[in-house]
Amino acid sequence: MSKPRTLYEKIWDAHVVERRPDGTCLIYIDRHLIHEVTSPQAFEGLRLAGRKVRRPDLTLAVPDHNLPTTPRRDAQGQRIPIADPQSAQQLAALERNAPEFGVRLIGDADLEQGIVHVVGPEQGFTLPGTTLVCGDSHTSSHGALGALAFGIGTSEVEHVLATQTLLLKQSKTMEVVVEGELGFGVTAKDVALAICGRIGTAGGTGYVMEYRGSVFRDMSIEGRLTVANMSIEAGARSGLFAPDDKTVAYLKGRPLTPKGAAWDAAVAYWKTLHSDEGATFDKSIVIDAADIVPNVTWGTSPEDVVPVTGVVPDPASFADASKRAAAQKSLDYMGLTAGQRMEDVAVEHIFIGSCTNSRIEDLRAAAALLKGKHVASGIKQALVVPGSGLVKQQAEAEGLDRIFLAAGFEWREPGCSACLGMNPDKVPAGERCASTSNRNFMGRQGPGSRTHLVSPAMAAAAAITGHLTDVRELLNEKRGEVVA
Ligand SMILES: CC(C)[C@H](C(=O)O)[C@@H](O)C(=O)O
Ligand code: SF4
Repeated sequence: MSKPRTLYEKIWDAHVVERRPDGTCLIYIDRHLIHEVTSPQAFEGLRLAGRKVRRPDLTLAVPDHNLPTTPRRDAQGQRIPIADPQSAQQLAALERNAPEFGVRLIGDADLEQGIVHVVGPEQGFTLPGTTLVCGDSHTSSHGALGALAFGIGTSEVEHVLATQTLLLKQSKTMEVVVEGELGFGVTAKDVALAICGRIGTAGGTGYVMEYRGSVFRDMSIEGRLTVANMSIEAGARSGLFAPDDKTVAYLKGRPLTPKGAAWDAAVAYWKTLHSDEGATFDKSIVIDAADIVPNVTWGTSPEDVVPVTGVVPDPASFADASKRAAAQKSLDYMGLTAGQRMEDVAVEHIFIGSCTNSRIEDLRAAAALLKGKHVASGIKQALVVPGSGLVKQQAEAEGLDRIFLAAGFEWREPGCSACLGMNPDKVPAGERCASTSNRNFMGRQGPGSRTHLVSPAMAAAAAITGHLTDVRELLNEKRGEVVA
């Protein structure tokens, strides 16, 4: 009998091209996603070296970060110019490089366009057991489908374009086990935030995580995408879910999945992709589902998590001196005081979107609360930005756009939007946003912006009340309305 292996070890072993004496391995890369921010220099490097893209058929280009989320074409179908010169340049570079190197480009006005991490799974480009890379830290998202997926830097993007391989050191393995059942009003995002809060942003450094236990088995693929997305916020290289029947059902019939006999063979292979009985992990984190509640962040790191029913922590309560200093700095930046109730924190902006939470289930969860309601008077801007044109189309077919618009939200074109200040969607300095994205760093949503990370339902709840709100109260009210 061969040694029991974890899922990570199985995928790793299947992709080793060469093992070097110092332990580094040359790894074959099955899939490469590229966007406009981290690819221009990589293509330029190829051009200067007179090299080609080795496997253009395994490479897919989609612009997402720099695009405005307002309409991109006028009534005549002409492009509406992008005001920011750098954004316009990066988009133009992608539009020039992709055809020149024979790479398929999903254009800025195509129905399939969206955030690269929403598009990959949706198109069936992301497949279980593959190695998938992108010049983007949230590439970990694709682990939801059982792909070993991670972000790479621009020089590595060039290396993968040229060779379809990467030199890597094997990571350590960590299992994150959540057993039990999630409570009323608790979502995948709350689980992801709970993990960040529990292990901290450095807790996963050097590890690839595997999400195990009943909560993750019961979780939808969309929920798994949210959790895998935030693996990187817990410091991990990547996060994996073993593919199961849900994964197969999710992928079946998608445009880029294998078809016919190749599909059957693929599914048979995917069934072998799980950690073996008796496989050991270098580290194990166990969380009881019953301990997870609707969460919010109070600070400027994704590990700064408290229950929405909690209070802003006192910096003095941190044992570590550097954490104490960081907490005080965060509170100053965030304009909060120790002991303040999170539910008393008023917000002026709501952002529902990003590769963490912009899929159809996310929009449904928010719309369910917003139906028949209106954003509070103190809300200056509320944005819903679907993760892709296909998500947008599906939402419109379900009438969700009308619910959002009637509630006072803006219904936008797909892209990264207010997740980060690389496009016109920004939160002004000193103003506060309840955001479904994954990073609350200083200046993340624009210089001086203040971000509170929440689930889509919690963002909707904050929109209705104008302050951070325990979504369970509104859900209970809704239950009452249904009964009455
Ligand atoms: C711009 C890009 C390189 C960056 C990343 O790597 O993640 C962005 O997507 C982010 O979320 O901060
Ligand atoms: S949505 Fe945000 S986190 Fe995701 S790729 Fe875009 S900028 Fe990065």
